[in-house]
Amino acid sequence: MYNSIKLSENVHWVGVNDKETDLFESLWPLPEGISYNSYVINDDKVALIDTVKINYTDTYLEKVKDVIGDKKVDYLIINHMEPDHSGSIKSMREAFPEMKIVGNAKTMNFLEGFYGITEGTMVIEDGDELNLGSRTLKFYLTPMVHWPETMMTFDQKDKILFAGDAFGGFGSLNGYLFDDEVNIEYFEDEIRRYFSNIIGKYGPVVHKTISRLRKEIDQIGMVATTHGLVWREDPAHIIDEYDKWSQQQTENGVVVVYGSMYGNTKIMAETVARSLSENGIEQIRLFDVSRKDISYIINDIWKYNGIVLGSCTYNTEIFPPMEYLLKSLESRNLRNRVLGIFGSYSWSGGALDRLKDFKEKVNCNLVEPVIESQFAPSGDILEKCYLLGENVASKVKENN
Ligand SMILES: Cc1cc2nc3c(=O)[nH]c(=O)nc-3n(C[C@H](O)[C@H](O)[C@H](O)COP(=O)(O)O)c2cc1C
Repeated sequence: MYNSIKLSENVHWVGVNDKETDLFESLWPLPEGISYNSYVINDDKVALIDTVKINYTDTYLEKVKDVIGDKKVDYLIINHMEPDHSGSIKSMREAFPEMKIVGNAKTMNFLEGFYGITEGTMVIEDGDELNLGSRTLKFYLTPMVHWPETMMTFDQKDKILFAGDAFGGFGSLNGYLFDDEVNIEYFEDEIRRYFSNIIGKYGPVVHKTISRLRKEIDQIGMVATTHGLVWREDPAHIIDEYDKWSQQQTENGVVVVYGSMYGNTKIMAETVARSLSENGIEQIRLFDVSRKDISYIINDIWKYNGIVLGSCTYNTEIFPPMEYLLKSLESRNLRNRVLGIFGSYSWSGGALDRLKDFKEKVNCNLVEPVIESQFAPSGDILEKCYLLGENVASKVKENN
């Protein structure tokens, strides 16, 4: 007996929970695990939506069989080819040799490249439909949310949007599946951490896709993603949240991040943070860039409208962990933030130049003073740090 969960009379969740993988994409920590969601539509014809990571194929196949009994799978619909969802395709093909693998032209390229499969496929185009008996599925091609082949499948009978990675989040499913079974606030951070790190770079495409879905689909009754909760009580909530994040709409608050080896730059950052607090900022996040995983820093940067970055110089350049953060923010096209910067050095300098270069690459509003400290920060330098906190606070409060 394997626990599949019903979304409706004939639609079942047959996903799996992964509490073993430490780093998603070998990059992002998974302290709460992650789920790989797949769904079976058990109509006259049987359709699977996506599969699961290869490590879980056996459990997955048993779950599918448990739902469909002696029936065969007629269609495997591939919304996304990333291996955490496509990893079991080959095994499913072996178990159900007649099964048609359904995807768009780009999907087929990935299917051949990753798994050598070229036969038994069905290529669909944007807007195409597939009848399963009592229901018809409609396909929406959504390229670059967040891979070239990504698409979504809408069940027009039960009004379920199978959205691929869109609207997903980190965190495994601990007995619950639906948004109405949990306290959503608990999940928000892990969902935004997933969005900002995995999907955030493609924000404009996500926004365009959501606008299109809102225009073309009268009623989305449920959002069924490939990671995390299924949204049946309030599907609009996750769509609104994703839309907000995709446009980098933020709340009042400031994320202060410093890179420091011996504490001098840290004192500057703490002075800025104290000033922010004394000047009425209630949401302050202060991070040591060497010690806090970058995915959490990016998550908070996606939440708040202020950001202050300070770094020491290391071998004539900016401190390496800070460089990783700057590159990550540049590649996500960070914009619309109030920005403060400061650097420290002892002989050649280097950190502040890179922070100035960062300012040129992102569309943010630089707040004075820009501060550079040599050796240990003097009283004069710390006064400037306090002033920076004051000025950032007033701009942040102006913003919303
Ligand atoms: C390994 C190492 C390399 C450094 N490289 C440079 C450098 O190339 N140019 C420079 O001006 N200062 C350099 N510094 C000095 C630091 O940037 C400077 O002392 C800074 O104030 C240290 O800040 P912290 O106490 O926050 O770590 C280096 C320091 C260390 C320990």
